[in-house]
Amino acid sequence: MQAGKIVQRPSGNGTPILQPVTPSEKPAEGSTHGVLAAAAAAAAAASSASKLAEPTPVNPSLPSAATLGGAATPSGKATPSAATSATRSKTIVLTDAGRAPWYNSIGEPVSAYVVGIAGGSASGKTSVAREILKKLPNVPWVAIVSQDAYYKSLSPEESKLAFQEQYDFDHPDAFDYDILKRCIQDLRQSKAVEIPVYSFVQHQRMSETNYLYGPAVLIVEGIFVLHDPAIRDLLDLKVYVQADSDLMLARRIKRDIVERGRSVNSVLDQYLRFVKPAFDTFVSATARHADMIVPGSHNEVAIEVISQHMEKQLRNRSRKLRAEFYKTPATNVPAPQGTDRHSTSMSPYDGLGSAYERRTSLTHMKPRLERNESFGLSSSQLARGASSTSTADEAGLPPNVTLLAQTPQLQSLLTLLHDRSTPTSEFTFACKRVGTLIVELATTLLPYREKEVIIHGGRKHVGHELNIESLCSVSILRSGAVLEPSLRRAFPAMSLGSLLIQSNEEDGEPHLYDVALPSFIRRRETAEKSWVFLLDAQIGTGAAAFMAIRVLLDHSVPEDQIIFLTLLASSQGGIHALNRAFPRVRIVVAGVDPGLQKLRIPWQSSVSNTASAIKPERDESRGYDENAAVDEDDLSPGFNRRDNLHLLASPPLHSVDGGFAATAEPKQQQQRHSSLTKSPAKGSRVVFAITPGCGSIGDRFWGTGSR
Ligand SMILES: Nc1ncnc2c1ncn2[C@@H]1O[C@H](COP(=O)(O)OP(=O)(O)O)[C@@H](O)[C@H]1O
Ligand SMILES: O=c1ccn([C@@H]2O[C@H](COP(=O)(O)O)[C@@H](O)[C@H]2O)c(=O)[nH]1
Repeated sequence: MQAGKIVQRPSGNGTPILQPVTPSEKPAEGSTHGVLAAAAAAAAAASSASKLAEPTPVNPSLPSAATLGGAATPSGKATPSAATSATRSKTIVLTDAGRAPWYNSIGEPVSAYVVGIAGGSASGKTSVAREILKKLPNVPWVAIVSQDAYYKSLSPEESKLAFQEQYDFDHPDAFDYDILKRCIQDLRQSKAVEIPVYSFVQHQRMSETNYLYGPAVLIVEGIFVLHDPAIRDLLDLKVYVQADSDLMLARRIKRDIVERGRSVNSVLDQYLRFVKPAFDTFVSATARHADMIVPGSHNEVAIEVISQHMEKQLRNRSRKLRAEFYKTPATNVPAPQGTDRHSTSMSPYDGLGSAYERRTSLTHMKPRLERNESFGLSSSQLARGASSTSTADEAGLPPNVTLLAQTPQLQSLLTLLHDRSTPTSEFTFACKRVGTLIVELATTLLPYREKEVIIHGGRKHVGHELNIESLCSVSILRSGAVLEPSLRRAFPAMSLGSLLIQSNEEDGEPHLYDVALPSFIRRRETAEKSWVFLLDAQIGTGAAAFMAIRVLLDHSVPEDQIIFLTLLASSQGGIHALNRAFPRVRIVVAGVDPGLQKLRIPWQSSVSNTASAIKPERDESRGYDENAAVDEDDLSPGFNRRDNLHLLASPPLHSVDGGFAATAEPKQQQQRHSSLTKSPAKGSRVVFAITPGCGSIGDRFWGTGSR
């Protein structure tokens, strides 16, 4: 991306004007004039430092600055207030709305938008970053990462020098560009990362780190963000903040005394010895790499221009995947590429490859198998019962899907689920029984190893045991949680995670609102060795499943260690798109229904009366189905979403360094929310439903909705 080079300067009457600059033009060098006056003012400020409140976050939806970062033991020279704030991380995450799909229809991530903001110390980089963030009302997940977190670790000798203000923190070599580069690369590719926490009081990286996942926009700020060519290459937009040296010094004295536990003398010593020379030699020289030069004060117009540009870029990257999955006919699904169908002896792909190829070629020529009217299965499949091994193939499902043997016992339970007159208690009971069958089958897909035990009589016996380091479940909230009781019976101590994914009212696209994963999934080294049971009640268009799988892959859970457990799938739906994108994810499903229907429902209707208010939308390729019931995922209440969040999981939508905290929705966020939810077709919204389907399984399970 090439943004026009723009510099903002005050015009004669003080009004900022925008004018182009040539790449070679350097920002005006700041003078040291006024330094002493500033120092005097700072000394006065220092005396009242303890009375100063924490800086107010620019965006009221941001966490208070004091809540950011980890606490570290302050050094002796810090005042109590300075000590606390000096350890604060400048890493900020804003998550007040759902994240739209950040990947394409074959599951590959689309790059996050990365902005680099460089400039002298106290020029206003962080403030500019926060102002940009504030101006992006339609960009839900934005993170600011400070380069300070990537100072090199100091040896004991260097640390001693640092405490005597004899260590040069302003030389380009003071930073570890490699780990900063890896972090930006990972966040660009939507991977979860751990951000180091730096203490300006201890002049040291702390042992704790901050988990960060999912920003659609990443702002990296720091004095040398534009210094390293490899880092510059990762930036979509390069900004340099320019301020006069005396202004920077005055701000720095004030800030370092209040926030970084410093005295006036120590700030001045360091400034004259290192900060100013390094600024003049190295930092200011990086301005030539910037796409935009922004003044360090009175910069509202420049910030407006940057945020508008970013919004445009982000609009160009947005995806409409649910409609795409819905349109993809099942028979057009190519055989999955790169699927190692014989990778392990326990692989569910074993023996399925040829059957799949047979099906995909046959379905082009032949009409579908005669189906049981309700469940999309042939009478021969029903009769074959427990001996059936290839029902998934015959039911029109791809090879990574294992369909439970369609025994009369299972059929009777599925009939209870399909029957809209089934009372809640029986529905819940049947769900749990089917869930148990699904969990037991899914468990056979895990790897086992031989285990020798001594049996009665003292003889040795070789049996089996699970051969995995860690296993957890992740429910797609809220309907995925209907499978948790069944899972608990088999694995009472299992860690349960969740992903809150809701359909957007306007276009039915899934949006990610909350990520609550077990700690061993949040850490890459352990995630790589973990297995995950991903739970959802149904797979219709597959859009929510798609998003959830992408989240796990972004956390480095290997694709073939994800097993998706679900009660019902549409054989026409996104199950094929899922297979195409993620052929190694195994899907275990109890029942399969033939249809998938696009519907329009009144968008102000509550969950409890939505199903009865459904009107099928005319769809050229598939026609009407008056009996269509709404897929649980898609029934996620639009207008009532926030009410339901309170019922369900975290009533979020506020993340502090990866930890999610419940907050009341600030006014500004409400405005954001309403700007996000304006519907083109006022009064109704589009949903996709499995037909004939079981209705809203979550609502029926918990007795909160209609049948
Ligand atoms: N436009 C501005 N107007 C007034 N004060 C500002 C402005 N930008 C920054 N400041 C103040 O200057 C100090 C340093 O700003 P900061 O954004 O932290 O600088 P940097 O990140 O470049 O070190 C802070 O105390 C901040 O409140
Ligand atoms: O331990 C440390 C590390 C850094 N510094 C000074 O911080 C600034 C960079 O941070 P900004 O937020 O961009 O101002 C740099 O000039 C270092 O001199 C420090 O004092 N102690």
